[in-house]
Amino acid sequence: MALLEAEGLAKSYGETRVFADISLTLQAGELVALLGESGSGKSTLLNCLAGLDKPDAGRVLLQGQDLTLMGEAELALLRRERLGFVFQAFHVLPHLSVADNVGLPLLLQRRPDAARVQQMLDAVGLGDLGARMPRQLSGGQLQRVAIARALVHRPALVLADEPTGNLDPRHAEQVLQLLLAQVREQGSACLLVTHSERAAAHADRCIQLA
Ligand SMILES: Nc1ncnc2c1ncn2[C@@H]1O[C@H](COP(=O)(O)OP(=O)(O)OP(=O)(O)O)[C@@H](O)[C@H]1O
Repeated sequence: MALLEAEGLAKSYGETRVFADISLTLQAGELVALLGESGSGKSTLLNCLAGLDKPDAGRVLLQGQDLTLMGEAELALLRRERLGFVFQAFHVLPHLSVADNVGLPLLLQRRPDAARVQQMLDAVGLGDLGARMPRQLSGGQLQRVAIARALVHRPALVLADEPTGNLDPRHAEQVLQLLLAQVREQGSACLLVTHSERAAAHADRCIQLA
């Protein structure tokens, strides 16, 4: 069984069609790059795959379960346990420390794990900054907080919207290696939206959204 299987996805906003008849499959252990011009619908597709947005047609199977048939409560639980999402705008919570932001997915599952949080902070090069508040971080550091948070609970599926967009080459490489390690070692799958050829070169495959 594929880890993620999307079939015949279509989405419009009013009269404007964003995409129609999109199908894609991600196998466990795979990192796939999603490419496409600005406005081609990459973020919209990610939101549909995450169950954050409902497609107008088609279905999304995560480990065999159809997200498009689920109610909000069921979707929230599924996202909490099996999904890691790196948003373009980070969505780091301003009133929580860096470490508490990273640990949030574990806390929501009632399995807090300070050692795992520290391991993720170290992995993204923020090992000494756990006690800081988000406003005391740079944009690139915030992006790495978002990445650590998306991976801390070892999700089956990682959806990452331009996760290296604000990073210098060294930190971009660090983040890509982290995503690859997650995917390879834990048998998860990652769909990575990127404009960077460098990032796409790390992927097993590329999908182009026309
Ligand atoms: N809530 C919305 N209401 C109306 N139109 C929307 C909405 N969200 C997105 N769109 C439109 O859908 C299209 C696809 O947007 P989307 O954000 O998915 O593109 P993208 O490929 O991720 O772009 P970028 O690379 O710039 O982030 C755009 O034309 C956008 O204006």
